[in-house]
This record gives sequence, C-alpha cells and structure tokens, in this order.
Amino acid sequence: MTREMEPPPKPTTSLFDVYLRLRPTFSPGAERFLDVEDGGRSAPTHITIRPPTNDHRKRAIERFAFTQVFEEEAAQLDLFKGTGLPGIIEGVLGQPGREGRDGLLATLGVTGSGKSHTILGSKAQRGLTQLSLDTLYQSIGQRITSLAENDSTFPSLCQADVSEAQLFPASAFLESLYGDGALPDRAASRAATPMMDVSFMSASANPKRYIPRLSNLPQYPAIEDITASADQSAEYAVVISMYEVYNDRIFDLLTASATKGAAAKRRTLLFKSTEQSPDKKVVAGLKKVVCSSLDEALLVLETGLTERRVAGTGSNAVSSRSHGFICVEVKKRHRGAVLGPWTSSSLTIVDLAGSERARTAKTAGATLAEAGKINESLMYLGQCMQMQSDNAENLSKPQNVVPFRQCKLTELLFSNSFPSAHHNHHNRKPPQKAIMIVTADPLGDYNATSQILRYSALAREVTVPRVPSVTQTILSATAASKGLASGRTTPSATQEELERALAELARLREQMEVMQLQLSDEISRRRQAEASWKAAEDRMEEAEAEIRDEVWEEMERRLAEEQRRWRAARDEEAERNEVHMDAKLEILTRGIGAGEVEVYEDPAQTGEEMIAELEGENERLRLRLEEVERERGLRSPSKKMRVLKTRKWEGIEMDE
Ligand SMILES: Nc1ncnc2c1ncn2[C@@H]1O[C@H](COP(=O)(O)OP(=O)(O)OP(=O)(O)O)[C@@H](O)[C@H]1O
Repeated sequence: MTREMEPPPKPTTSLFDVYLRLRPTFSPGAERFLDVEDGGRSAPTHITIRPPTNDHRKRAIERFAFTQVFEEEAAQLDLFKGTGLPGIIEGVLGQPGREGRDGLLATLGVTGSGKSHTILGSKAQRGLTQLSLDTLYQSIGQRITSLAENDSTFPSLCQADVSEAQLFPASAFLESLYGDGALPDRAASRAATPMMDVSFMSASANPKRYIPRLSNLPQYPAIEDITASADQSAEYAVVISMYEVYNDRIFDLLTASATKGAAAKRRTLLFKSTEQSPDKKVVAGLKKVVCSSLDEALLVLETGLTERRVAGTGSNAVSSRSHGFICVEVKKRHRGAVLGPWTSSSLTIVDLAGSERARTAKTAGATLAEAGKINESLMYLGQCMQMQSDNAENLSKPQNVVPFRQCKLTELLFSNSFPSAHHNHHNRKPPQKAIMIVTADPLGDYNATSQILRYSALAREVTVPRVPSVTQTILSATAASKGLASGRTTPSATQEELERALAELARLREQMEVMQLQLSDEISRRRQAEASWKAAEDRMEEAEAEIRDEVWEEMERRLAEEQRRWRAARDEEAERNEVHMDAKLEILTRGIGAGEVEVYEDPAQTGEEMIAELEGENERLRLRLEEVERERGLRSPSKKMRVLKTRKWEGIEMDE
C-alpha cells in the first residue's frame, strides 16, 4: 500500500469535487478492467482497476477515490442532481443583496469516453449545459430584464462589462446570422430591440449554413421539479459567450469565421487584465450575447458548437480537438426606484479535449503536434489536480502552491479559484465552486484511462497484484510434495524452517514489488516535472524574446516620437525667428521712412515763394556787382566802359 486512503472524500478547500462517470459500453467481448466498490447505503465512491490479463508488466491493482462514482445506468438527470449543479446555479444567482459565486463544471476523459455526451447531450437527450440553462431561466423567471422595456438597459449592460467585449441582444445576433428562419417567436421584443450595427456577421443568412431549429433540439429530460432560489429583490440578465482553447490559443466561437470559409484567419484573444479589470484577468474582446430566454440561449449555444465543429481541424467529426468553454454570465442589479449597479457571476462549462496516446492516435504532422499540445495542457491540469490531492492529504503541512499559470487551460480553469491578492478584503468574492466529471469506459483503453484516473482521483491506493507469484508457486509445490511423499517425510523442523524462509522471501518480494511501483511512480512524476520545467524554460525564452521585441518597438516608437517632437519644435522656433526678423525689418523700414522726411526732404515750396527767393538773390547779386564795379572804376581807366556795358545789359533785361 503506498498511500493511506482517506474516508469518502468531501474536500472543502480543494479546487474541484471530482466525480467519475462510467459510460455504457458497446464493445462486446472486451475485457472489463474497472470495478466499482459497493458503497453500502450511500453512493459508491471507490473503484479498482486491474491491468489486463495479458499485461506483461506485472502492474499493480489500483484503487481510486472520488467524490462520487456514477455507474453506467446513471441518467443525465442523476448526474445533474448528484453533482450538486442546482446548488452551484443558486450560488451564481447570489443570495439576496449579495454578489453571486462563480461556478465551474468541466469534463475530463479519454477520447470517446462520454465527455461531450455528459456535458452537451445527444440528439435524444439534453446534456448538463442545457439542463443548467433551463434551471437558470426557470429560477430567474419574471425577474429577467427586458431589453425592450427600457432603452437604457442594454447600454448599461455594455458599460458594466469589463472585458472589452462587444455585446449584442440575441435577437439582433441570431437574425443577422440566420434571418428569421430559426428564431423563436419574439415579435414583441424584436420590435423594440435596440438598433445596432450587426456588421460582425455580414456574411449573414448564408443559405448553405446549418440553421439550428428549436424543434430539432432534445426536450428530454425535463427539469420542472428543479429550481434554484433567486434574489427576489433583483433583476437579472444572462449574457452568453463561447470560446475554445486550441494549441494554447483562445478563439471566439461566436465570431462567424465558419461562414467565411475554412481558410478564414481567426483572431486570437488574450487572457489579460483590462483597464476596467486591473486585478482580475479576463478573456478580452469576446462577442457576448444577451439572451432573454432559454430558447435564445439554446440557439446561441448551437451556433457556437457549430462554429467549434466547422472551424476546427476538420478531422474532429468524432473527437473534439480543442477545449471548449461556454461562459454563462449572470448579471444582477437591485430593482427599485433607484436601480443598483450590475454585478456579475458566471457559470463556466468546459468540454476538455480528449487525451490521446500519440502512439495509438494514427496522426501525423500538425495533428500530432496538436495532440501533443492537448496532452501537454492536460498534463499541466494533472499536475494541478495532483497538487490538490497532495494538499488534501497533508492538511497539517504547509500547502503547495498549485502551478496553474503554466498554460492557458489551467489559467482559465483556476484563476478564479485563487482570487487576486490585490483585491481588498471587502470586495473579495468567494472562490469559485468547481466540479470535474471524469468519464471512463470500463472496457476501453486501460493505459489511457488509468493515466487520467491517476491524476484526477482525490486519493489513490496501490496493491500488489494477487496473481500467483513465484513464491506462491514454490509454496504450493512444497505443500504438494509434502502430501505426495508418503513414507519419506522430511523432518518437521526443517520443513517449518523452509516454510518460514519461503514466507520471508514472499514478504520481501512483495515489498520489493511495492517499492518498484513507487519507483516507477516517482520516475514518471520526475519526467513530468522535467517536461514542465523544459516547457517553462521555453515559455520563458519566448516571453523574453517577446518582451525584447516589445521593448525595442517601444524604444523605436518613442525615438520616432521624440524626433517628431524635436523637429516640430525646431520648425516652430525657425518660424518664430522668421516672424521676429520680419517684425524687426518692418520696424526698421518704418524707422528709416520717418528719418527721410525729417532729414533729407525740403519742405515743399510754392511757385511765388521760389520767384521771390530768386528775385531776392538776383537783387543781392546785382548789388554786389555794382559794388564791385564801383570799386574797380575808382582804380582803372576802363571803368566807364564797363559801367556802359552794365547799363546796356540792364536795358536789354528791362526790355525783355
Ligand atoms: N452515458 C452514455 N450513455 C449513452 N451513450 C453514451 C454515453 N456516454 C457516451 N456515449 C456515446 O459514446 C460516444 C462517444 O461519446 P462522446 O462523443 O461524448 O465522447 P467524448 O469523450 O466527448 O469524445 P471526444 O473527446 O472525442 O470528443 C457517443 O456516440 C455518445 O453518444
């Protein structure tokens, strides 16, 4: 025995309650390797698996404990009630005046073990998703908000969303996709549906597109007798979004890439904190549809499921190659004279991809890589669950940190189980309530099933196979020889000693076998740890390269911006200088103009003034001349002559 078995486990602090569901088998003649232990008056909780008889590796018989085991004959409704889903829905609806608690339901199992059947149902039966939606709408009843009644309801819902999502009323969403064909009769609400841009599905009403019809959807089982109590003082809105995680990337399932052909490039969404949600990571940028009735919700669900089938690899007619997420957000606000703010809790339903052994899956190339990614994410999930069961077994010891940030899948599944440490105490929501349903075919693939059971079970116990061992063979041979050899009996002391020695040998051999099992267990755990170490290193390198690129881009952007800023400043400075120079020049020019008037220009003279001035000058000159003549006449003989000449000149002048 390697581990002490806990009494029927009902973990309260663990990440998940884990249920096992066995599927009815359709392989006549196959060997059954799994047995359910009778639980007495309560439901069974333990199973045993034994290796096939042709197993040459002499592996141990293993015993596993679950919260509850559902056997082959369990119906969908048994699962719905037995796993406590109505209680989880009640938690999501929230107590009066209180915010609801998030819920999570996931299925895990080998390909073909019945995960999709459990969660989504079949043509004839509804799955846990449809049953949950039915219970939800039935419980909300008349308290569902009407988008038609109040014009401000839809915008207020959009405003309250913190995930950068685009919200659409279901009527607009479905009508843009299918036209009127598949829609439930919503004449009243359609008339008043807020008008909006529905170009997101402009390839609408493609006649070849599969149109879901409510009449084709299963009605069985009915859940009339099940309701969860809702907050009587509140009004509710139900918002549905769907996405899948494929190769560790997130894709929206309500974006109609399927209408645009298989080659259409799908946009990857990020799981991140947003401006409005700095403390909690959310899938950002999803399309979300506000569904006012169960019919609308079922049609939106069918739309997303079709997208998942069509947009996948094409090889998944039978097997889901991605982890599918259905997110039902329940928004609630106080209804009264003053409407309260919307609060939000969600029920997330996850259909995990089937794990496959690369050896048995006849796949190659991309599909093999994809199988690798699926197995890798399931391995990380296994590590988280393993940690959960280790923690549950060692409650007195310091609890291990669950390594849920290793891949998108575990981050999406567990981040609400560990609310951010930044949340203040008053705002802190209780951690989500989560259920894992492990599905198994008791006549299916022993290796793949035992691998999943090993990491998903809440407790495990290993015993050595009770097949005839070498020791037993020797012992029985000894006993036989004792009976046969009549008359020649071995001395009894020797016989007893031999038997004691053989018994000791048998004990040691058993111990050795247990230790061998423990060793192989440890080896496989070490290999897993090494693989995740290596993957973490790769991711670190990738992240480092991404950060380096980002930093480089940021630096270039800032440099360019700085250059732009610098150039703009320089141009501005140059312009300012030019204006300054112009202004100076103008002042100078004006200054120079004013100087000419004062310094160089004579005051303007009239004609008379000029004549008067000239006559005065003339007079002055004549007087000067006479004076000079007089002086000369007194001194020379030609004086007379010159006087005469002057008189003659005066005479002419006077005649003129
Ligand atoms: N409990 C059940 N009762 C009746 N039929 C079942 C049950 N479980 C599974 N099946 C049938 O078995 C087949 C495989 O089941 P299902 O598709 O749900 O497997 P899966 O685990 O989702 O596989 P994959 O991972 O490949 O998607 C289906 O035809 C389904 O109807």
